[in-house]
Amino acid sequence: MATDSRKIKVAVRVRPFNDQEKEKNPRNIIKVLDKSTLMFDPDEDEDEFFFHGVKQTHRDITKRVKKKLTMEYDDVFDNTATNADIHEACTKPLVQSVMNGYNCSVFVYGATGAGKTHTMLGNENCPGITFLTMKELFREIDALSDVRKFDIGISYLEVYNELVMNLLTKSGPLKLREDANGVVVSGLVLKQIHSANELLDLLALGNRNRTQHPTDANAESSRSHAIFQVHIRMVEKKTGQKRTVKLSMIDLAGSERAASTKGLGARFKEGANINKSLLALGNCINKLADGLKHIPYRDSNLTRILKDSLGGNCQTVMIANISPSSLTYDDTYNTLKYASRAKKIRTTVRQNIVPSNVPKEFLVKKVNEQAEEIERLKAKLAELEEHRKLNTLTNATPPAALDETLLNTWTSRIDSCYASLLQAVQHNYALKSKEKLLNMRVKLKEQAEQIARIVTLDGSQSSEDIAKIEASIDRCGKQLASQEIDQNRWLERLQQAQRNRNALRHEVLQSELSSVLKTYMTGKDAEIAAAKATLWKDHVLQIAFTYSQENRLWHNIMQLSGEVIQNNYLLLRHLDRLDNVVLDKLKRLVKLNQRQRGVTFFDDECQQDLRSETNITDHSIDDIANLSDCSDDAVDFPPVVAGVKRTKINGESESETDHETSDPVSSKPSDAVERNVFKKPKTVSRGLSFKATSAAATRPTISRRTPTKTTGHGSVAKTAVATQRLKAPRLVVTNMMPAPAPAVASSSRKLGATSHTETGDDKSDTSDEQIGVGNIANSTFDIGSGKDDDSESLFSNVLVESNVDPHVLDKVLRRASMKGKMTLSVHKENRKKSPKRIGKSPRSINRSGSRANASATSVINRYRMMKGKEAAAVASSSTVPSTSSSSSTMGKATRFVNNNLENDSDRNRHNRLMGIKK
Ligand SMILES: Nc1ncnc2c1ncn2[C@@H]1O[C@H](COP(=O)(O)OP(=O)(O)OP(=O)(O)O)[C@@H](O)[C@H]1O
Repeated sequence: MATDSRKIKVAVRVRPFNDQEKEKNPRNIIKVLDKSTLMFDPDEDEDEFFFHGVKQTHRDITKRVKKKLTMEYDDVFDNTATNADIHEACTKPLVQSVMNGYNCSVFVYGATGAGKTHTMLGNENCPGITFLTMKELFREIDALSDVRKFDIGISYLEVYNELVMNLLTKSGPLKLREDANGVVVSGLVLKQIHSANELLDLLALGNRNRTQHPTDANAESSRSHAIFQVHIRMVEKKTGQKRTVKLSMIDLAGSERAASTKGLGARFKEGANINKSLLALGNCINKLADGLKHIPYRDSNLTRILKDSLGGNCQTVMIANISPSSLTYDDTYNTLKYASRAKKIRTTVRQNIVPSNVPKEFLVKKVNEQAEEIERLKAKLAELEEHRKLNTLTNATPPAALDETLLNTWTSRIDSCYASLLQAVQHNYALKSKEKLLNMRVKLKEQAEQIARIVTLDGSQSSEDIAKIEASIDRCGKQLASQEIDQNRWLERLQQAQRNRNALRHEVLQSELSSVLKTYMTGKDAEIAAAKATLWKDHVLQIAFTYSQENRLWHNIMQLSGEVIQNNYLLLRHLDRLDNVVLDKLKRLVKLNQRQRGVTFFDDECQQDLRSETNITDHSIDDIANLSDCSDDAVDFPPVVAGVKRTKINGESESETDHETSDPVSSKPSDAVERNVFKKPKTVSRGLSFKATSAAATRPTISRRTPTKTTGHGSVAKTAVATQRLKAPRLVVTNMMPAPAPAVASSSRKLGATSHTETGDDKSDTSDEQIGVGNIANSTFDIGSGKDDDSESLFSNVLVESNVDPHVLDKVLRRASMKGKMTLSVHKENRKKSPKRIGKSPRSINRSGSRANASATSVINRYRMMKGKEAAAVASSSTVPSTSSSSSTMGKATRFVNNNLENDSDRNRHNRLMGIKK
């Protein structure tokens, strides 16, 4: 930073005589010798001295000797000088110094009326140096505006009676304080300006606010020190270098002697304070001139404010205004002496460049970082350029940048749409599942009702059971009706959700993110499909469980029916009352049972006969299991189970695939009838039934078979085949009801041992197992062909002797009317292996149900026939003791019957049923 030690520039301006002075014809005490020199109190012009009319050669001794002091200053302006001349010589150079960053001060000094204000402010015809300097300043600012940025603020203060006032706001007094930057006026706010005119307006405003009072010397005497300051902040646009400078224009109050003003009272006090501050100023100037270190700036507020201008970092110009009149001889002399003293003051000036406090290391680091950033950006640019070229070569459309916000908006919409769809799907499936399960229960109950109507003895028991079944069916119907509103509501919501999804899909295809969103929606579709699959699986499991319970019930009915049938067969044969019709039915029953045994697949050819014979189909099961007909939503997704026929709500049949559409089976008229079976009934239809068709041949189905009995020579080959088929896990149904009384079993063994040795013990053992054990393999319907010794017959393992056990008969009747309580249990070793079989059991149930119908009808017919014969036999042999070992067949039968009765109650009931009278 450049520093320079310079003296204060002192200029003396001599004003012309004013009118008042001219009237008094004073002597001119100032003689301007040249531009920098004047002579104070020069000799007067050589006026000739005459004494008594004679010119004298010696001076008039009555007159004072002239000082004829020659004084030299930086600039001396005579009375012809104008303000412009003053500006050009004194302040214009200061403007350049200001622009170079130096603080500058101009203050005018002089006695009252010496022309200070005239020099500083001037008038309209002759603007003062302040105006001219400011104009020059703004001219320089405009010239440098391309390279620098300027901020300009001004302040205008006055020190009156030692009080600092703000002339621009007419406020104060303000306090002075000192900091590192020098003396600061507390609370002073700079007024920012942008042009010279603004500055002059503010200057005029301040002047109007300045304290002025007329004195003898000056009608408009300024009675205060006025300090006009321009604060300029300059910023180099290229380098960012900052400079703050201050230009001070100070118009001091008159430095006249108090006596000369002839002031009194307030004016005297003004004068005293003015002189005090000027005295302090004089002292400071003297000490500064003498080079003393301690300068008494604090003696007055004026010197405090001018401290920087006098002895600090400032280029200062002092313009001493003097009057040439001898009337102000002393004031002029004092002014000149002050000016001469001020000339000796040296100030040290330096450029006010704001130093940068940023460490060099920081700057180096910053530069390095920026260099690295430039390199990184260059590499990135090159990479992008390479991409662009590559895309141009491959004609590939550059992938659109993913707009995260847009993507999130889309995914939120899709999520919301699919959440609604999933909810609707779940409700629809649940309601549809419930509807179908209820319909299934209704059908099962109606089958039970049919059996109950058939299997009855006197009708009273049956009507009570039928009423219960009908009540249960009615409850199911009410449940179906009650959920109809819910189903319709959720169906509408499902359809709306599907429409929304389709509309959204269309929007997605039109969007700029279509490729991403299509994939996203496909995933959502898969979620819906998975949810449907889960719902469908749960539905099928419920069906399977219901059928498994039904199946177990029928097995028990069949078990007891088999025992009754066999006993009745033996009895009829014993009575020789068998006819061909009954025998054919029994044989058919046996044949049906044989087909049931073992495990076989649906496409097994041996099943074809059975299928055609029983007219059984799984088509009705398919309809029950199928849930996809609750909406047309399946159009958008692949079918969950191949081959599952879907039924629309409006009743139109629709296949999942084209292949299925061409399926002639599905287009059968009977299909529509069958679908109607599962529609919600307004009132429960009594005509519901498992209608059998021959469809569903395309789906492999596992049916359950039990092993063929191994007794009898002719069954060895069949046993081998059956054993091979039994590699699959077996489901063993156990009747948890109490086993028949041991007495019955023992009597059977006894009967076999005593009456039919050809049957062997194994047959008796088998007979033992048949009773009380629910293994369907053991609950046989093997009935002899009518020839006991026919070992080649399929019916070789016939129990020749038997009777009609009232226990067994009663159980058949009860269980057929749905009174029996059954429990399903699966052997541990089969639990993990056989669950799938549970779901496939309904076919077996249908078959067993048909057989049960046949057997029950046969039992009843045989019973009624037997009752008539027994009545006749009893009547003819009434004299034969019941305990005798008569050789007659009838007597044997009667004895066996009675021997099997445990107590009187049973015996009486048996006799009543058999028509035997005591
Ligand atoms: N150089 C000049 N040329 C013509 N007239 C002048 C000049 N200097 C001063 N005058 C006139 O003299 C009178 C007094 O001048 P001015 O008011 O400037 O004195 P001053 O020093 O400011 O007095 P005070 O200290 O009392 O304010 C004014 O009328 C002014 O016009």
